[in-house]
Formats: sequence, C-alpha cells, structure tokens
Amino acid sequence: MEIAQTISKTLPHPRYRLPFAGDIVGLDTAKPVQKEMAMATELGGIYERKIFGHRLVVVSEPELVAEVNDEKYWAKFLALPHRKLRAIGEDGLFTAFNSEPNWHSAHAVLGPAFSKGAMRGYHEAMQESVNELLTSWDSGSGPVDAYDECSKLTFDVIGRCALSHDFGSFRQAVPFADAIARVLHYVNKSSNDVPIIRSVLGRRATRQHDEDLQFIRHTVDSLIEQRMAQPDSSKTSPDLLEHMLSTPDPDTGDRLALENIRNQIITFLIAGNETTASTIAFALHFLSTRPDEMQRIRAEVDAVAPDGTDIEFENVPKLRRTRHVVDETLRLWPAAPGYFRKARERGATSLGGYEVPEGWVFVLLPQLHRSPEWGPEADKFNPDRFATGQASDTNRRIYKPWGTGLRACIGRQFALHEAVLALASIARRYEIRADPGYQLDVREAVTMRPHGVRLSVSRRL
Ligand code: HEM
Repeated sequence: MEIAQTISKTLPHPRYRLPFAGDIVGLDTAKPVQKEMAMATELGGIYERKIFGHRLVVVSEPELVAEVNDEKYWAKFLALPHRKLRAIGEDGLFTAFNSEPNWHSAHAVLGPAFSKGAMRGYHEAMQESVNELLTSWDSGSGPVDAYDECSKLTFDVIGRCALSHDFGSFRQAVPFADAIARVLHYVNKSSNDVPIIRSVLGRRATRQHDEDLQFIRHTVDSLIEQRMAQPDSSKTSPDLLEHMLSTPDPDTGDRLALENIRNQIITFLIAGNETTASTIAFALHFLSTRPDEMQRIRAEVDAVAPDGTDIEFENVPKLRRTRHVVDETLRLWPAAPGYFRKARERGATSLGGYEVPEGWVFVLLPQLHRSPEWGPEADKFNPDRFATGQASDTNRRIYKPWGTGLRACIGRQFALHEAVLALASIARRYEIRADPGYQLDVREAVTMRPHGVRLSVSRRL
C-alpha cells in the first residue's frame, strides 16, 4: 500500500456542519444514495459525512476505489446495514464475517453450484418462470408495473432453482414473499444512521418483524425437512438445496450444518431477488424508451431462436447485445449501490492523503460508474460502451456492480443468465410502450429500484 506523503487531517465534508447533529442539513432519508451522489459531485471522490457522531467516509474516485479493493490491505466490512441484515441471514454468505469458518465452507461448497457451467442445470427452471410471466402478460389487460412483475419472476426463479419449489407468484398471493419484503423493509428503516428515524418504528413493527422472521425460518426449515425425508433422485441436475445437502467441504470433508443451509437459502432470497428484479426492471425502462435498442435485441434473439421457440441454454451467451444492455443498466443503476471496505490493519488508516479515523469506507458505485473515465456522456444509457473496448481490462476497475475480491457476488452468473433470458424473451414477444412523460424515479431500500415504471405491453408474435 502506498503511504501518502502528506496526510491532511480534515476530510472534505458538507457545508453547514452543526456542532452536535453534524451534517444533518439537507439530509435525504428517502433517497440517501442519490444524495451521496450529489455530495460526491460537489465534494469529490472522497469525503466524510458525520451525523450525531456516526462517521461515513464515501469513496468514488477510481484510484482510491482501486486502493480499497486491494485484498492484501483491505477486506469486506460488515457495517450497520449488514449487521442489521445479519439478524435475517445470520451466518449465510452475505452477512458472514470474513473470519467465520462457515463462510469458507459455504463458499467452497457453493462456488461450483454458481459457476457459469452450472447455469445449465437452472436454465429450464428459469425458462419455466419466464414463460409464466409471459402467460400472465398475455392474459392481462392494461399496463404492468415493471418492478412488481420482475420481482414475482425472480422470486419464483429462486424458489425453483434453490428448492425445486413453485411459489406460483403469477397465480396467487405469496405470504412468504410478503414476509421477506417486510423484514427487508424493517431492516432498511432500522439501519438508518439517524437515530431519531431508527427509533420511530415502534413496538408493533418490531413484533411483526419477529413473527415474520419466525415464519420465514419455519417455512425454509420445513422445506429442508421434506427434502431430507424424500430425497429427489429423479432430477438430472440438483437444485441448490440438494447441492448443499450432498456436497462436503473439499477441505474438511464436513457437510454444512442444517441451520447454515437454511441461512444460505434465506440469503439467496435476500441477496438474489430484489437485486435481479431491479436490474431487469431498470433495463425494461431503458428499452421502453429506446425502440432502436429493442429492435437490436429482437434481431439477435430471432437469429438464435427463430419462430418464437424457447431459447436454449447454449444460445443465451450468444445474446451479446442483450447482455450489453444488462451491463449498461448495472453501470447506471447498480441494484446494490455500494459496498463497505475496511483496512486489514486495525485503527486509523490513510487514503488519498486523508486520515480515515475508523479505517473503513463506503464505495459509492453509481458515482464510480459515472467517473470521467466513462467519457463526457457518462449519465447516458449507451450499451455500446460494452460492445467496444471501453469496458475492457482498463475499465474493469471502474465497473464493480458485483462487488470485489473474495466477497464479490457469488450469484453473478445466475443473475446474468436470468436477466438476459428474461429480457430477450420479453423483447421478442411484445411491443412495449412507456407512459409518455414518465421520468425515472429511483427509490431506495436495501437495493435501488425503479418506481412507477408502468409499461403497456401488446403482443407482436
Ligand atoms: C443483478 C443482480 C445482483 C447484483 C447487482 C448483486 C450484487 C452483489 C454485490 C455488490 C455483492 C457484494 C456485497 C458486499 O461486498 O458487501 C454481492 C454479494 C452476494 N450476492 Fe449478489 N448480486 C446480484 C444477484 C445475486 C443472486 C442472484 C444471488 C444468489 C442467488 C446473489 C447472492 C449473493 C451472495 C450470497 C453474496 C455474498 C457473497 C460472499 O460474501 O461470499 N446475488 N452481490
């Protein structure tokens, strides 16, 4: 690590800092990430924000992000939002501590189940869920809400691929999905760094949260018990549950504990559902305003799967333009808007010539993804960036929607396969029109998502 020659003690911070409350003036609790983006534009690629003594150092300058991504000196940090999520995901991969032995075992066991090749085993289940979305849109009348529909799709996909369970989100209300959405909402509200906002949730919401958590755990435990009582040997490709039950840790030879398997399944539902749903919904928003892009996607899917036939597993990687649309969507609106890194050495550290007193920072992805290295029109949707060399090796360091290092997203190939398959299938089947005059409204919870994207869909095939 390069030690800065001169260390300035004072990190840039917002104007109008108050003696006790800190940088509370102009705080936006509804859209905090978008507020950070505005602050980063004003204050630069590293700055601090302090509220009631809670300090957050925000980094988005490419050189500094590259420095904190260096696994030799920095590692993932479980900050307040993660620790709140840990109440749900416990020692599941996403919320496990770096030093936790269960992380190492689960990472080793699950790595192969999330490899690119392993997607062959989930393709049919993904296709089945996409077909249910198409059938539901065929029989519907009036516009569809992009995020709600994508969320049903991604929930069903995880149900099928992780548990071989059909939640049937397009046919019925799913109390289990509602419980997951509620616990995430609760965690999001309670991990706010303004103590007053944290404490307004009240006892009723806390009681509901506890009941929801119990219900979620009980449901997943029952599905695991059923599987153990009746192993599914008829399937040629195992689902994620089967994989975890039958695969020993290659280093120790031990199987994952049942409680840990439950936590992994809940983690997939937390980490893999909203993120993928938001990404597909953002992409649909962009496509609905860009008939030229829609046409290019149709042309490529028609070439690999003529006459409206199902898209085969082997053909998904050939859908290059669709993939570039997904990549560019994740550049502009990375569903997980950032990640936390902490210096491996305890205590204060230095970064960019500043002292970082607590030794940890937040990487603000949508700002990194708009850094000047992306060119003068970094705010514009342009999938060509990924078709030309612009997103090649040099730019890998300014494109991090999947996080970084050892703790980067294990579900990346899964999400990409699902998103490309869904978008290509939808683009081929429908003319899609956005509401005239709609302006993108990005809402923030645990993830970033497009709000109010109402699409008129009419069949073209
Ligand atoms: C577009 C969709 C997705 C995006 C943008 C995304 C993004 C991310 C990011 C940024 C991280 C790193 C977080 C950190 O460092 O704190 C992460 C980790 C993780 N993601 Fe994803 N993710 C997506 C889909 C999925 C899916 C589909 C799954 C599983 C089915 C999944 C499972 C996980 C898990 C288990 C981790 C923790 C990995 C570890 O620490 O070992 N994600 N994801």
